[in-house]
Amino acid sequence: MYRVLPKFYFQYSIFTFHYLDYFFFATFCLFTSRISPGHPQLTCLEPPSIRQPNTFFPIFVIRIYFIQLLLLPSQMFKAAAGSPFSALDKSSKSKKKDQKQSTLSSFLGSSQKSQSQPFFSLRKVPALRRASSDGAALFGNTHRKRSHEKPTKGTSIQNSIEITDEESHSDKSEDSAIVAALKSQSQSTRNILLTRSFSGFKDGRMSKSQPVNLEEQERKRARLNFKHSKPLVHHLSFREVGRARFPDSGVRLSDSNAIRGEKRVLEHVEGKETEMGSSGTDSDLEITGMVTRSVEGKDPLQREGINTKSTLHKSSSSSNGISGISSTTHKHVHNLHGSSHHGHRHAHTSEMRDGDGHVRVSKYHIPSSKRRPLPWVVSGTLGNPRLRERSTQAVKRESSTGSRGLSSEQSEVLDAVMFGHKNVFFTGSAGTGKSFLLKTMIRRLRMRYGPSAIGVTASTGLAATNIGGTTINRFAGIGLGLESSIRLCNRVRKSRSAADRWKTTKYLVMDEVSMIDATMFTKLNDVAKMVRGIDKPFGGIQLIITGDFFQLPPVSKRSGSRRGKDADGADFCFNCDAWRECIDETFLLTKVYRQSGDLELAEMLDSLRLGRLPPYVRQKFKALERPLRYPDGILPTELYPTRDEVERANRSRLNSLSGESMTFFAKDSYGPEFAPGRGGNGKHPGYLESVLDALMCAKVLELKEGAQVMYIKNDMEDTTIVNGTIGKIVAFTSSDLWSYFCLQFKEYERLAYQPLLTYASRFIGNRQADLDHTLYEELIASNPAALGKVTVLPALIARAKRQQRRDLLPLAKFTVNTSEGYRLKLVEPMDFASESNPNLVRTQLPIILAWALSIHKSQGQTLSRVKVDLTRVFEKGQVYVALSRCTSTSGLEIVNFDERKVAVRKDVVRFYSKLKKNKSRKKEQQEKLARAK
Ligand SMILES: Nc1ncnc2c1ncn2[C@@H]1O[C@H](COP(=O)(O)OP(=O)(O)OP(=O)(O)O)[C@@H](O)[C@H]1O
Repeated sequence: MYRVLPKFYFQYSIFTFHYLDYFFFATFCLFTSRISPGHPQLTCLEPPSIRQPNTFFPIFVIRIYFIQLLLLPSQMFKAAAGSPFSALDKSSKSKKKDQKQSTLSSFLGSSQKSQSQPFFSLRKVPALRRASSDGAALFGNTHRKRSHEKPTKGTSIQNSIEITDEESHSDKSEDSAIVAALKSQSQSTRNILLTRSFSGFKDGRMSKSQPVNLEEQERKRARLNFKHSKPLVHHLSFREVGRARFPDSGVRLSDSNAIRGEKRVLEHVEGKETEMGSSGTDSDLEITGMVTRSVEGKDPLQREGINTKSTLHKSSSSSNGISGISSTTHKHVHNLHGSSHHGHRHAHTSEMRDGDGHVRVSKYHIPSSKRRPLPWVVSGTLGNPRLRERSTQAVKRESSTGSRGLSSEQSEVLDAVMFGHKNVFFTGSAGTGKSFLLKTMIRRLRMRYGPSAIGVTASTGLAATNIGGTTINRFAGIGLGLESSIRLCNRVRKSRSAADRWKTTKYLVMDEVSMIDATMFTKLNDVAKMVRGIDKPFGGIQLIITGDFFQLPPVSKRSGSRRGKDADGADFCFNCDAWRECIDETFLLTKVYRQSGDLELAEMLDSLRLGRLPPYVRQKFKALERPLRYPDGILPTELYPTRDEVERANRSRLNSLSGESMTFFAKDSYGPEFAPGRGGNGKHPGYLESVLDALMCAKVLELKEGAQVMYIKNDMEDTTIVNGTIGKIVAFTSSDLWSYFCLQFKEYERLAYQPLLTYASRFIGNRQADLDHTLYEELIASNPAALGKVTVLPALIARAKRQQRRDLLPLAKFTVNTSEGYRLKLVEPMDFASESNPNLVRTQLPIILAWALSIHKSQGQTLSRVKVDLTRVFEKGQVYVALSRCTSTSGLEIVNFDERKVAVRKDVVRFYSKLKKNKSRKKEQQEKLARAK
């Protein structure tokens, strides 16, 4: 009250004074019959031509009253602002301002602290949109005056920004950055503001012919009173990024599809984060800056300042004049706007150069209408914490493994693919990061050429999903590939999608190539040449092939086929002519990552791989035949050579669980070509069944609460739970009840309140079930958090009672890589199509029991606790694959280790010894060259 009353009193006096003023003035006019507008505000409203004394007086008085009424609020405000009591009013504001000033001072550096200039924050900044290539600040001309943005006094502001020292920003950090940017060039910004306000130049360009009277403008500026404020956030949507072209680096983004666009931009950023540093060109730095900045949609300094690690390495000079900001920011700003000494970095023109003038970014156009925030931010103060976390992890990893997160060996392969444009095959023992490197390459290639130019394939479905691809048979459109090359080619030509795939593919990735036989490889080469009509290896497609021939052999061998086997019984593709024709360079990776924490195990596995087991190594393996107990009660994954053993192990574990079991039967569907009488079923009894049985999903799936399961599908929308994610069944519930539960509880609350759902689910199809109070109390005791929202329980139970038992689905708690560590997911049926014939479909829950896995399914996985039963090993390479999944001996338990079952193929040994020799020869030559230099 003590603030408001004096203000009102003062305002009232002003009001009275004005009216007396006008009364005397009007009387004077009446008697003199001459009107001379005495109030400055009337100047523009009252043309001097109106000078008719007889009619003028009443009109004049009415007008004055009317105008006074209109102007009253702003006058009151002004009066209050100028009143001696306004200091009281502003006390809290000034506190804030002081606080802000101190923040800014620290932000701007100590040199700025002593200055007593007011600090400016930016209002109505949507008008500020871009910077010219020569660094002069330009302001957008599309900003329209809004009704609530009226100035109080006779200024005609059409398009303007305001700089004011008032407080009202919500995001202080952002504000600080903006202010700092403006501070560094406040003079020019002020000029622009004032020139725009009072000289009305066009297209937002500062009119150099207009003299700028700073003092006058400063005074007038103080009169402006914009209520509206917006922070300087330039959001660049994926569509806009899609238009950015980076010709010097070859990066071209052209996707305009909403969802895919976002994902791709994300990939670009990730890719750049890993690639930037080691290539060491400013071009990379430039592009990353652009993309990251675009994605983040945050103010420029923050966006660039928080940029990735390689920016840190490259930091050096500063030219933007902003002191106190890390050198990272400086360098980056400099690189983006080499010639600019201004802080605005939204490029409108078609050229932007780095500090050395190397990089040109063309057509970086940002239409204002499309500015909107992206839902995710890669780094910085805003944004998805998961991505931020990932980014931090990337930085950590980089510091230990090199600037791109890759070892020098891995980088060499990457360079051969990206810059050498060679068909490469890279190999190495298990855990040397072949798949890791492949994923990095895929990401970078997709970033450069778009997803459709990269064919991502593997020999098996599981290996393919591991790298986000498909099987080579499916990609090629050749089914099982049993026909001749010409027939297969005709088959491909008939399928438009398959033919298009072959034609649009620039790079073909093949993982786990050890399982592709020579015959298949030759056929693929022929089909590619014929379909593309180019007589070059694979019709000119660049090949990226990886795998380890010491691991599992081609499928043809396993299925008992006698086609094309060599004397040793295997049909490895490295033996065929097509291989020699296609592969330009072969790389051998030697650094093992998987067992990097247990070098002893890494050495043992090396001997095992080559089939050379000296007695001391044999003893070490024998010593691992002991039962392991884990204090946390989490059991190891069991690996068996055969499917029967896997099923048996899982069943016995399931039987040991108490509780009701639920059985889910798969639903199979066949295409019309398999209708009885049209071949298919009739010709091969049991053929369809056997094809579907080869799918990952089970025909009959029995589950219980507490069962350990593995998710076996990749969901495009949900990237936390992927193929291979392990979880536990916590309840059987209906999708209706689950949806209701999800409505009641937010994502982060669901884990804590899940017992309520489990409890309520007992009432599904069991209306007579009694409320078991002891069980309920146990539930609450075990999870006190549930007490808070226990009122939801009756509604859950009432809803559950309306559901049928046939609606029940498993609810699993999956172990995921987020801060919570777990995620609940209701597992719903999905379609599994056969690789050889997509019209053969089995619909089943995408989970399998996962206490035990077959060794074949485990290939490519990294596991921390493994129990391997080697009793029924039937294949060369199987022992090595099984034992090499584990990261350390402390988590490895072996059952029935038999050294006689450890065998390798001679041609594989020859192939690798040749590779090793070549590698050491190459190394010697490089060393000689280095010494000579
Ligand atoms: N450069 C790297 N930096 C950090 N970790 C890496 C790197 N390369 C590989 N790894 C890690 O090593 C482990 C094994 O990698 P990966 O699965 O790619 O090996 P692989 O050679 O494909 O194995 P396999 O032959 O058994 O399929 C993974 O956990 C992976 O994250």
